[in-house]
Amino acid sequence: MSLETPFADALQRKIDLKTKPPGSLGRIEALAAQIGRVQSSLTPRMARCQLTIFAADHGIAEEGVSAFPREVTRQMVLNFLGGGAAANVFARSVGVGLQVVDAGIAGAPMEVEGLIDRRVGAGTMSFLNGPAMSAAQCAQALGAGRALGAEGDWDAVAFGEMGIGNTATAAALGHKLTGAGLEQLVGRGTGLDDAALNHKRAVLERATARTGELAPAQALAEYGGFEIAMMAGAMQGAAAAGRIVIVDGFIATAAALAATRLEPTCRGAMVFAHRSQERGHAVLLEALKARPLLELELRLGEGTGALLAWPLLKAAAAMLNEMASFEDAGVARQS
Ligand SMILES: O=C(O)c1ccc[n+]([C@@H]2O[C@H](COP(=O)([O-])O)[C@@H](O)[C@H]2O)c1
Ligand SMILES: Cc1cc2nc[nH]c2cc1C
Repeated sequence: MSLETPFADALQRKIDLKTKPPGSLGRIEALAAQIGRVQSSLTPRMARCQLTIFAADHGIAEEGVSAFPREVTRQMVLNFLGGGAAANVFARSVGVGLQVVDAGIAGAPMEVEGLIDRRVGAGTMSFLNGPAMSAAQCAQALGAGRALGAEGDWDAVAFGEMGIGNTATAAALGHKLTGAGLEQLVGRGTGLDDAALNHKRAVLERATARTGELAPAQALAEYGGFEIAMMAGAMQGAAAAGRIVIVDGFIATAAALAATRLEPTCRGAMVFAHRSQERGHAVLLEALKARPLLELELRLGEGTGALLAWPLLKAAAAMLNEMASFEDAGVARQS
């Protein structure tokens, strides 16, 4: 007897009746089944996708944990708005729209056309000696994200981020959420050398030692970032609205983990686009029992990996919708 629900069974039957040896489209078959389940449809639509990039700054960046200066967050936001970043180029090449959200960039509000203002503050506090944000700020970021995630009429939404220092944040958050050791989670981010990597690890050892075990919402407030919390909320909002959520790299996966720990049902909508080169991504993926689709040695963020996975989602839905069955095509089945 099948342990699947009747609907999941019907989806699987439809996939198995296509003109191919059963299982021969490998993970594209599982992807098609997931898309069908998320949309509760045997003929799901996978035509419209939008990327949202959440940008914010991190107090912990003051501790010398990134290879780049903090101003780069703001400068890259201007680059996104000007259309010149990798995310813009990939988005155009795969037919995906892109929007940029200020979740909490350091300094004064940017007041540039096209930037969506959901600022929770001018960057988080350093979490070395105290919490990154208050519980109220964390709830504000999650709530703003949930609303953004539920907007529009998308079949899938991709989420990316920009925030100098946020690999340190994601590592600390991942450590508190999974209990995995920092040595497995701390990586080179934008390109730290060995000495700087050791310093980053030492900073994070000190920062994470000041608290014990934390509930997910506490961990997010103590060690999170505004873009990470907002992205977690957006993942929850999009999942609740029946959309596929395409998760990008290390930082986006930390947000997905926080979202899932806070609201386990959102896990079913998530597609993990790629395994980043950042040390620690594999650990977070494992904690989510997630197998990413691609392995391209990316470590950029911005949603670049999520964009590259979008054509695979379209192909999976097209397989379900357009491929002939054995009966349609008059092809003999397995003897
Ligand atoms: O997505 C990833 O896996 C990823 C891995 C390493 C770095 N990044 C990007 O680089 C920035 C964070 O790096 P860092 O060294 O400043 O912590 C941030 O803007 C991320 O988008 C992103
Ligand atoms: C130039 C640059 C671009 C980025 N995009 C995402 N993170 C980034 C970090 C840097 C440093």
